[in-house]
Amino acid sequence: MADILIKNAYVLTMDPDLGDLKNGTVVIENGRITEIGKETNENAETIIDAKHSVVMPGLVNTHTHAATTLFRGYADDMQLAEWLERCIWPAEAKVTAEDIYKGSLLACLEMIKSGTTSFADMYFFMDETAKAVELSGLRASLSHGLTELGNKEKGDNDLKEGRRFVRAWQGAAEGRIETMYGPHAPNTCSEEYLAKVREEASRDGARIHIHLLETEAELTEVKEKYGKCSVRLLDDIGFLGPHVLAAHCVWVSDSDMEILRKRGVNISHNVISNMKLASGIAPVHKMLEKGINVSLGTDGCASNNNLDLFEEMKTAALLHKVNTFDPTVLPARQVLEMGTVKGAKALDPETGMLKAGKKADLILVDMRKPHLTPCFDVASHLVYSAKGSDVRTTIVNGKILMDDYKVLALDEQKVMEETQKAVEELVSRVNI
Ligand SMILES: CSC[C@H]1O[C@@H](n2cnc3c(O)ncnc32)[C@H](O)[C@@H]1O
Ligand SMILES: [Zn+2]
Repeated sequence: MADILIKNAYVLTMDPDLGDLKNGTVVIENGRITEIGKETNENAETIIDAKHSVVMPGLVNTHTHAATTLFRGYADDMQLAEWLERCIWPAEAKVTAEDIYKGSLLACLEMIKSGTTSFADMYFFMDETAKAVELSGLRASLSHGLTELGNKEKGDNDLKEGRRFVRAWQGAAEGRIETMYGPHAPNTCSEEYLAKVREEASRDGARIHIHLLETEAELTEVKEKYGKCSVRLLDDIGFLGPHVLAAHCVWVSDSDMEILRKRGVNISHNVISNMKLASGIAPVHKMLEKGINVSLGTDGCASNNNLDLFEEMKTAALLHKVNTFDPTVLPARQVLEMGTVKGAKALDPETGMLKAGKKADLILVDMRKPHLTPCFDVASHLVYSAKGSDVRTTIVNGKILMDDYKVLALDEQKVMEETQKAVEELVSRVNI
């Protein structure tokens, strides 16, 4: 007998061969999708009647700093450098491992509730984030952030911790955790340091998560220091490849895009964070046209201020239209691909699509809502009208994490209360 049978659903498979299925069924066994189609004779331990719901692949958040839920709304309306140096970094210096656990758990709760089934994270005290991921049931690609900032000792210590973390957690939580190396950015890590990270990562068979050309300031600083921009710098040291996940890429030139395409680098577009910090507008439509894999990320709650990928999809679709004066740019289906299949290509290609054999990471979106009525086109609704709060059921690795709006793995009230308490204590230490 199968574990889960979902029936009577509108199934948005994101599989180009299968397309959408009206009145479709999805069968799940041992963490994988075993059958998908119109009808099935299968019986199952759990049967979900998905009438009035859309079943789709879970959303993939390819760049965040989960524990920064602690700083949601703490420092708004500032430039990136000032925001980091005056507010975020001093506050982060006072944060404890326990705070990170609570902040990460809150992030996991928020993601489960808004339909995100996997995410890529870069932060510190990452054992705590890994423990939160393990408990919550989500899937994640985690990295300890590595920052040198002209301090060799700090760089070496960070790398040592990054290496320990990569080796300690790779494949943990029934294979739901992947570990990565996380050099912060080309303007906070030196060329030699980045080369060392590249070497360590390939030795461990680990992938790399990095911020890249988020601001014009990075472009200028790196050009002044090395006589070339960040992308060329990374390429010259053999850093780039399909194992690299680069967040932002706002200030990339045409020739940078050519390098990123040639090397098969995965890009995470963080449209709301880029808008909020006024970093600029990434040339997403050009990257997509070139065939570069561009997915979506929220960045941390300190610069977003939430983890709702439905908001991210809508904002991306709208911003690139007005920026190009072309309403045909980034249509709904393409944006859904960025939020699912393309994100999965960056983190785990065995997810992101509803197809027999894929890992069972999927969500049910409740379409019985005033703002989703009437429904001419499901894809349009998911991008332009739906919200994270319309997600009623979230399944990861074949396990139900939220069942009809009820989160099973976590005690919602307790997670919120404990984070609130931790932040109140943190405030008294930092003088926020
Ligand atoms: C070394 S851990 C990650 C580090 O990055 C900071 N951070 C959060 N958001 C951004 C962003 O948009 N650009 C650059 N750095 C960012 C985070 O607070 C940690 O200090
Ligand atoms: Zn970031």
